[in-house]
Amino acid sequence: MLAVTADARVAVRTRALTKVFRGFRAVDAVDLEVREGSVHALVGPNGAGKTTLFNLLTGFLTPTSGTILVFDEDVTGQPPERVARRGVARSFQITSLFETLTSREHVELALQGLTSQGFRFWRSEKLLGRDRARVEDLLEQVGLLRLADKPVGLLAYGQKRALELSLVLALEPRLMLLDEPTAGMGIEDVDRTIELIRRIAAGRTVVLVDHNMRVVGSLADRVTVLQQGRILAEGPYDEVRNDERVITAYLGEADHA
Ligand SMILES: Nc1ncnc2c1ncn2[C@@H]1O[C@H](COP(=O)(O)OP(=O)(O)OP(=O)(O)O)[C@@H](O)[C@H]1O
Repeated sequence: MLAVTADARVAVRTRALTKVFRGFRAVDAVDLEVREGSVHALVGPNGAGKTTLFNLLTGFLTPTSGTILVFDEDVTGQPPERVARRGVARSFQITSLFETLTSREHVELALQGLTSQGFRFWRSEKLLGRDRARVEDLLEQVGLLRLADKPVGLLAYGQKRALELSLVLALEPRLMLLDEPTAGMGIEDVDRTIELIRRIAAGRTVVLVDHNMRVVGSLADRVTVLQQGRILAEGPYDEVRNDERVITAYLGEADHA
């Protein structure tokens, strides 16, 4: 995390961003500002519109109206691959790994996907050596180097989620969007993942959705609370969590659980 100053550059800015599904406003006139170098959390009760907002920011959904600027460039309506070229990478809520491939093979595939040629059959030894070092560096960063050659199906759940983070990192993103990176984890894995995200967030901007308030409180410089598609509150974690409206929104969710 970098120190965030008032004049920090803006990584993401949305204006009146709206997504309507058959008359239902899942994201409703959202003005979001994510400062460059910050970790910015999106929280809110189930169905608040967090994932829809993620999908809009990354081009997986087209907004009904409003605009999205990423690093000062208007990416509104652009497809995911164009948004990705602006240095944006995301993780998904659901794990999407191949059980029979190893971690090493996953990272190799992610790196190959980065080159314009896609898969390359003829490669110099020097290039192969450099790629191997990069693969191992990525696996080391997420603590999986010693398990590099194990089929993913044999890894523990927390290790699979760490591998997914390495696949996001392989894209060398300036902006990383992490959708519930600790979902389904036990306390130890959550703590490890907090440390991991802290490390990989250095020098980048991170937008994070997580229901675990310990994760949000440990990592986020700023928090935006969504409710019914709208921004309910925004600010540093300690301010937001004591906000009466936020407490009421969460209590309301507990009532309906
Ligand atoms: N493709 C879709 N078609 C119709 N409605 C949708 C679609 N995607 C999401 N919604 C609705 O939009 C609302 C917001 O959903 P979204 O998944 O963005 O919420 P969320 O805040 O991410 O929730 P959760 O915390 O449960 O993941 C929900 O009411 C959902 O049912």
